[in-house]
Amino acid sequence: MTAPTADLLDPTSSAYKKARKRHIKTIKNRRENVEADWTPFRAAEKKYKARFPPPDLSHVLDLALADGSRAKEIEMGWWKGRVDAVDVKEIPLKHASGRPGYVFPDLPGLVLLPRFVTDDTQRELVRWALHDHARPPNVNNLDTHYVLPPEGLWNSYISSPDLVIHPVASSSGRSHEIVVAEPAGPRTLISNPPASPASFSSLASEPKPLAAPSTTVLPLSTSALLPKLRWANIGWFYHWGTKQYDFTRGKEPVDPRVRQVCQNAVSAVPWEVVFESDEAEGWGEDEPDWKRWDETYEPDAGIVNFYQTKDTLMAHVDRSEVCATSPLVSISLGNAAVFLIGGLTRDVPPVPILLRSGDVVIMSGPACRRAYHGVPRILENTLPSHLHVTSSDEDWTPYAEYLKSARINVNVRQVFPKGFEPHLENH
Ligand SMILES: O=C(O)CCC(=O)C(=O)O
Ligand SMILES: [Fe+2]
Repeated sequence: MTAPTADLLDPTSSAYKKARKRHIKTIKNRRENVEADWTPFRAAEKKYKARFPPPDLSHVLDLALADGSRAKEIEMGWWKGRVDAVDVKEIPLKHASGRPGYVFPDLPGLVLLPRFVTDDTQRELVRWALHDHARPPNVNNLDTHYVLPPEGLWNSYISSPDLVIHPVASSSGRSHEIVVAEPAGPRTLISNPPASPASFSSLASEPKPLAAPSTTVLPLSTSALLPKLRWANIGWFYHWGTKQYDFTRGKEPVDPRVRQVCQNAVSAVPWEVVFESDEAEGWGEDEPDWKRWDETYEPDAGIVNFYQTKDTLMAHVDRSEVCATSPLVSISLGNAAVFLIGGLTRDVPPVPILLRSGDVVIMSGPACRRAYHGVPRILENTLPSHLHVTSSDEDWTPYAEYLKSARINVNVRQVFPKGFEPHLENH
């Protein structure tokens, strides 16, 4: 359990003293000058990951501070950035909420929609993620290693928190078919060739062997396993070994509730304003495709990320989608996080953005869709009150309990142009 932030900020507390001791020990063991080898992205990750001293968020953009209705939420958990930390431009949205969106002159195609998702829809999406989505036929990170119940880990946990779930490796002979190991823990940095219409068929026919189950994981109760749920696939199946989609497995439908939020977000943005000063480089041969997103945007893949407060997501580029410019819509739920987004290499210093529950980030266009980004920090104790336990809705209680130490990110992409179906020989 992490010590509460308030304690860590108090030099007389035992939590502070313990963290300081641990910090001094880490520093002592560090090779001299190691920091000189860090790319600007790595340096920023280290800064925001640090448990001691707790990171200073005065350079982190926090647009909730521009919204009076979020004052209570901001006071929660001590963490707060600054409304003017980064150069942003406010843009009007085409929808009725009255809230603005924001664009970043230094990163065309990045759009931030603070509190775009209503409190009710946030709760609905949390229920969807845990109750409806993280179960077969969708794949999650634990499937390779554990024999999960058919009703999904969440539903099994609700009915039987003490039920023991067994590892795959000890319970079947599946392992002889298996060649490539999938990381059991956090996502790793495998560099993959970017997908494109030209490389699509060769990447699609590359073998996608099943991952090997861990031989060291132990049987665990559903309640002990739940915090280890890290991701669940949406739509086309993503193959972690090759970092490519496995189109031979077909695709699951994108849930209508998720699709609707994404469609609403994309159609609320005045794209001509977002890309007005863009040099139109990297859009391909035809006219920039943002001009037709109203008709052509159709999400067909993605991932739900489940983070515990200690989890991070390393710098990466999402480049497996054939559509390399189409909007990627990223919805934040639960505790807040520091999100870093830089440029085409890790040498571009990233912009730090504080994402709170209900915020939507859109990454679109050739520069932003291929930009390095990551999540070095989940900010503990930042759960807004509309996600707390409430006596008026008892069904919500287990979700609220789960969220106390979690953040959920629904990350939705478009792999193919609308209506395109890949025709594969081995399909
Ligand atoms: O959690 C987030 O905000 C970002 C997740 C992400 O970048 C991804 O799933 O590729
Ligand atoms: Fe990503």
